[in-house]
Amino acid sequence: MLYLIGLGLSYTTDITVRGLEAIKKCDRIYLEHYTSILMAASLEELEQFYGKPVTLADRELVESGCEEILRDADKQDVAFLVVGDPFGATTHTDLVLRAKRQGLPVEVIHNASVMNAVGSCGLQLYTFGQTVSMVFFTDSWRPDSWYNKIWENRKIGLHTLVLLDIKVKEQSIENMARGRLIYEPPRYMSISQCCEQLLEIEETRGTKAYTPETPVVAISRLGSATQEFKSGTIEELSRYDAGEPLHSLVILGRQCHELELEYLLDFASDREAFKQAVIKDQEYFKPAPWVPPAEEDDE
Ligand SMILES: C[S@@+](CC[C@H](N)C(=O)[O-])C[C@H]1O[C@@H](n2cnc3c(N)ncnc32)[C@H](O)[C@@H]1O
Repeated sequence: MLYLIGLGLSYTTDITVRGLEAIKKCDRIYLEHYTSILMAASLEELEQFYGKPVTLADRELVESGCEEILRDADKQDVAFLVVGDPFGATTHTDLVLRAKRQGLPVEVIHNASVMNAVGSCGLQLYTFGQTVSMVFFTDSWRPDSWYNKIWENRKIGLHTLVLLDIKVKEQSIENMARGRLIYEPPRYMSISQCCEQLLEIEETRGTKAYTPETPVVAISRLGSATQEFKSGTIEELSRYDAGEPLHSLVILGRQCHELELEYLLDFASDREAFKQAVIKDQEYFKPAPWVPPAEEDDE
């Protein structure tokens, strides 16, 4: 059996009882190690908690070498551990499809994900639109396909969850060119960098999917002991130091209910200024008021 097991957001003990029971009977255990990190636990602590060795699975192993993960999963039990929920990242459906095509039995054991725990910032999960990913810009690569998705969400009043890039086990261009297996230290995008990239692309596009005054909420280390929220405008949060990773950002949509606003005000440095920014932003993309059709004149 191939088990895909969600580890939850932060602690070793965030795993579900069913997930832990499955791990206990597994012959091999892999920990997916490139889409997220378990903030409050090291690999050694996990191994100690499970009483079993755990192999770190980087992108290369999961995407190109997944046959190793799937090996003998018809005769043995193999666990593939994912921080958050196994389907909280787009990548793991591929592993399940491959296993199914090979006739291997698969069981998924879910857990909390950033995709639902984000609700603890006070915004209703029901009024979120498409989630987008913000990648690190380089001198020659500044992808902005997320911009249209934010625009689409905001046009119909929905909030946008922005997930921020993580670079683990990346090679520099020089080391790659020289075939040297030397890896750069891990990098995690910060709230301020994400806001700077948002502002840069809005300035280039100029089509006002959002503005520097658009209200946003920074979400840091969700589910950990140091979890933090900060509400402000994009411009303000481009100067905000959110501390240790992991970070995510929510861009507000027009459909911000008064209870949502009340919750967010507690996270603002200047409550009144944030309230005014939300009120002003609600005018963006506001549909024209409904006008009743003119009555037909029977005579
Ligand atoms: C590709 S997603 C993987 C999501 C994970 N599988 C899950 O279900 O939660 C990784 C990104 O989600 C966001 N993220 C994940 N966990 C987070 C947390 N605890 N606090 C804030 N952001 C988080 C960060 O932006 C991170 O770079």
